[in-house]
Amino acid sequence: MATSGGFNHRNGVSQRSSLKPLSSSGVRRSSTGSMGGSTAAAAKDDTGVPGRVRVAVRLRPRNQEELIADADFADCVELQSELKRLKLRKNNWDSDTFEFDEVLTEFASQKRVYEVVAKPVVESVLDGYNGTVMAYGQTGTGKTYTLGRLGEEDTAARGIMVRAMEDILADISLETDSVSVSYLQLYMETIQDLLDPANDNISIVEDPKTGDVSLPGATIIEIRDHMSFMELLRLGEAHRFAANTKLNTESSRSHAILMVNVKRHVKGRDSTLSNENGNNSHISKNLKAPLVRKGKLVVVDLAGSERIDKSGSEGHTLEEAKSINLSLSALGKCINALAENSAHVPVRDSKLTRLLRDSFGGTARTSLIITIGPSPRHRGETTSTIMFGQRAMKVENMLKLKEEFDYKSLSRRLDIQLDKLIAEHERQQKAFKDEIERITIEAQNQISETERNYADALEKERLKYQKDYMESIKKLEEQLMMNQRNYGSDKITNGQKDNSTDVTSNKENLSALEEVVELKKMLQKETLLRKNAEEEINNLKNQLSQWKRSEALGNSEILKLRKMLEDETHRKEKLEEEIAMLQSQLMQISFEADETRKQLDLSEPGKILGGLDSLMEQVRQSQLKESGNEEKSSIAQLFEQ
Ligand SMILES: Nc1ncnc2c1ncn2[C@@H]1O[C@H](COP(=O)(O)OP(=O)(O)OP(=O)(O)O)[C@@H](O)[C@H]1O
Repeated sequence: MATSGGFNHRNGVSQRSSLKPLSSSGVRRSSTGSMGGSTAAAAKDDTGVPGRVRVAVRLRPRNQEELIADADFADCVELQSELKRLKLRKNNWDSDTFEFDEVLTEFASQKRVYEVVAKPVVESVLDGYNGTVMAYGQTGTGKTYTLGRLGEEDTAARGIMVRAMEDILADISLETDSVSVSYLQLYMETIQDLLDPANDNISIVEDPKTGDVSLPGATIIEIRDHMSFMELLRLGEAHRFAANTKLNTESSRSHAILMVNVKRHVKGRDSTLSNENGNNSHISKNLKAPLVRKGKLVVVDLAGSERIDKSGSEGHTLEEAKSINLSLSALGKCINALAENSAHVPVRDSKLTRLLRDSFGGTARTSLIITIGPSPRHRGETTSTIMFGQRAMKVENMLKLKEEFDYKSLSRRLDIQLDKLIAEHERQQKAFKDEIERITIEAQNQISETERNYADALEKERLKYQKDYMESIKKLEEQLMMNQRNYGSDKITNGQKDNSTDVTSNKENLSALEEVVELKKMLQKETLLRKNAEEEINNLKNQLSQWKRSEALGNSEILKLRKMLEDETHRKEKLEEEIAMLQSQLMQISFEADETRKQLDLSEPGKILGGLDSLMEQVRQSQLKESGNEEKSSIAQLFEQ
């Protein structure tokens, strides 16, 4: 229900919309047989579209008890469904006639009831509007039957809740959209979580500017398939409190409220800013927030609307009945005030009216189904139900598209991109360091291997020449000794021997001389070999110094690369600072956008959205240009290295 501020648009005559189709998937499905309302399409302008509360009446067939007890009496109502009229019999010859948006006889199937009462609302929710489907009527007239039947044994018996979720799940894309559900009951002015009964004091939070009502304390379950939704409904039903009354042993004494939030991503409405290289992983890829539509479907199964005296309530049940009556009469008062365009709508009189503030006189598309029984014994309740429905038909809502930029998701996306970039940068940095280390180790290994080889070869050569030299010296010494010995003995025996022995001696001397010559030759050869070895050593020395030079060169190269790496790290830090600044600016703009939107919500919203968009765009463009160029050149340089 709208506060006085919310009434400004209500007075306009309900009109068929000249509205554009809003479904992201194209033109909205037709809603054949719907209760005469415009299809879910609505104008994008922020003032909203008039949308009167649609009211259908459904007659329950006679039950066993009525078949017997009322056997001799005619039904208290007569339905003319083609004319959408209901005749309420005053007596045998007189009746009052009422018109409704839809008149559903006792033979109307659950499918038809869903299609005319709820389907248009569900379609609006899928298009980004709030929607309400509510059942009002005396206990036992079929409210829960209409809304909450699970139809497990007979699918034709499925109620509005099950069918609505089937349509929602069939229409959304699980990749981009989401559906979440809360299930609550309002019992004696206390809101209890039907998905977590221990949570039984949930408070209502109202946004005074937008009129949005939320229950932050309630359990919210994300729905991804129909089975999980059925589980959830079963669980909720099991927890729903039911107290017996004299009228009906299975009477629901609480109001059950199912809230379905549908968040849809609007395709093609978030432009991307790619850099010139078309590098998709780049930070500047997506700086425009995605556009989302957030429709909320509220299905309300009210407690029975019978009078206290008739329900025969006593003690605690009397208190309970009073409390139910309080919320229902508060609802009735609000609807009266809205129907009469009253300046004051007593929304705050009960929790029920606070919860339904957006459904009557607010921004939601609302469909009310009033359920009645045929028995003439309950004519009073049936009359008051019909009057409630008639007044509700006069309530005019102003449907508003719940469309907004999803700055949270933009921020999440930027965070992910930033994380990816940082990880990529770190990976590259590590690969670079590893490569430098590998080259350094390889060079060091080569140097030490060459040094080892050189030292081995040197040692081998040294040992070989030392050995050869020692052997040659030894030979020479032996030869010299032998010669000296021969020469001495020659001198001693010289006098004793005759001239003939002189010849022999001369011969021996000759061979000794030859040997000396031979030895000299050997010495020369050895000297030559030694010279060669020294040359070899010199060669190896040269090679070693060359290796050392190239090692020094390599080291200076590594130093240069390290310096460049440091520069890159420095640039990366600068970039991260800029991105953080960019994010904070975005958040600031988001905040200001929200503020501005809220402040100017009722004035010139079309202009504001455009203004905000272009402001965002300017800030992004200028930020991106600077950071994008610098970043690109640094990344390119990094890849080059
Ligand atoms: N259209 C219908 N066709 C056949 N049976 C129906 C129909 N509507 C209601 N019933 C039956 O009437 C009984 C009462 O219905 P239901 O519990 O839905 O009433 P209710 O209005 O929700 O009552 P309460 O206010 O106590 O919750 C149930 O047994 C249900 O199966």
